[in-house]
Amino acid sequence: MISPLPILDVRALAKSVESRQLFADLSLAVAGGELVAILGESGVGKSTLLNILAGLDTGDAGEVRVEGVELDALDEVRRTRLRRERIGFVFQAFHILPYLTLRQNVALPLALVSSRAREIDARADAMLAAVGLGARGESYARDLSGGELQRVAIARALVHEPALILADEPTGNLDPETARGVLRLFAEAVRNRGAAAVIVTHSAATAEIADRVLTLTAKGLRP
Ligand SMILES: Nc1ncnc2c1ncn2[C@@H]1O[C@H](COP(=O)(O)OP(=O)(O)OP(=O)(O)O)[C@@H](O)[C@H]1O
Repeated sequence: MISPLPILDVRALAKSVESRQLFADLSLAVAGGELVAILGESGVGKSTLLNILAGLDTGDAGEVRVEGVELDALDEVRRTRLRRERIGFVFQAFHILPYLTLRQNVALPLALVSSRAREIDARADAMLAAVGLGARGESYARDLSGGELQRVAIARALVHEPALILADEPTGNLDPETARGVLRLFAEAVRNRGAAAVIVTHSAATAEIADRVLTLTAKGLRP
């Protein structure tokens, strides 16, 4: 089910870092029900692009709309709220908070908008189970491997059923079998719930489940 209105709409986006232009005039529309994989050489600007799509960084020109709302037109409070409620982000460096249990980490997006503790914990536990970490809710980040941390980050990014999923190499630390399980979760969110997803990846398995595969080069996004 692909809806006609894009959840993510990027127009004429430009970005330079330290006087090097990463991209200029980059456009991308991703509809609900669509999963887009972005490939590209190291250093080409994929993570920078994802950060701009999430409103964590800003472009030099152009606009990014999420569900019709232009990120640059929002003040920081509203942009943060939109990010928390409508976007699920899997960072390359996970950003699992060390002083919270894994359950509390996964529950965070829900806890920020609801006070129903029991319901929140149950959903966090279900999400941990979905990434194969159902028994680890009471553990802390220091007790986990890189691949396990990556799965906690994925659980946290999906728990609040975001409209837009942005993921930076979400299967980079996973064995092929675990990677397939994780990719199924992204695919389910997109196909069953109508979310839109942009996944930066080097993995052929991720590209295989994508509706579109685009490559970022200095000239922009190309099929
Ligand atoms: N805050 C910053 N200040 C200066 N340079 C930066 C900054 N952020 C990113 N860069 C540079 O911008 C370029 C793009 O970085 P980015 O992390 O977006 O690339 P990438 O395509 O995601 O790379 P990789 O596949 O290795 O993760 C790199 O050359 C990086 O060094």
